[in-house]
Amino acid sequence: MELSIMLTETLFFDLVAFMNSSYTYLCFTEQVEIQKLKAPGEFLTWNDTQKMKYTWCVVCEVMRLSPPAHGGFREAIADFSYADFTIPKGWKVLWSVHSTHKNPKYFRDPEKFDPSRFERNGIEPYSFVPFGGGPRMCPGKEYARLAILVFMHNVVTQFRWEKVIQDEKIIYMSIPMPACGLPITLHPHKN
Ligand code: HEM
Repeated sequence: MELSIMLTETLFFDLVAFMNSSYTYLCFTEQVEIQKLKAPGEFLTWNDTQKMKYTWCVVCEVMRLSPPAHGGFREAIADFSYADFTIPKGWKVLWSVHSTHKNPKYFRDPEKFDPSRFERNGIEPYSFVPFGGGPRMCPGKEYARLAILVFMHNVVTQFRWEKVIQDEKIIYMSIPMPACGLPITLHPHKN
């Protein structure tokens, strides 16, 4: 459970680190429309999170470029061939999220941060796998989605932020983390 919380936290960090002012603005306008329909202090509902379509595209693009989990191991249950290699039954195989997400066959111009690629319905099955795939896919996916969208709603509707260290490095402590803990300055929006 601790690892799953760390994965979700690392995504919070990455979102704040990746988003520039234009993506933040588009998320802000989407979230403000949702907020306008709520009474002051009223909690978000499941239906509200379903309306956060652009914000979810931004989250997906962050997870594509900086997947919180790197992949995992599988055991081959039968001999198979892949890219001219023969993998015998019983071998342990590591599947990698990074190499799948950066494959230009599935994501044109893969290094470019472009949330709009998730607005189209062209994402091939098993090419976007931050939560894995198949029968062992992450069971916390929907919970993580909810936590991230609620976080995004509250942050973007209340604050604008600036990174204190502009070119802070991302280090890998098995999961990606900002090297200095991502210090930011928060500026509350003026109403
Ligand atoms: C952004 C947050 C998260 C990411 C990116 C993530 C990613 C992953 C990935 C890649 C796997 C391996 C899937 C596979 O092998 O096909 C996994 C498994 C798992 N995750 Fe998550 N996860 C996240 C949050 C959570 C949360 C919040 C929970 C629990 C509340 C959770 C619980 C689990 C469990 C129990 C497994 C093992 C499933 C199995 O082996 O059958 N995860 N997760």
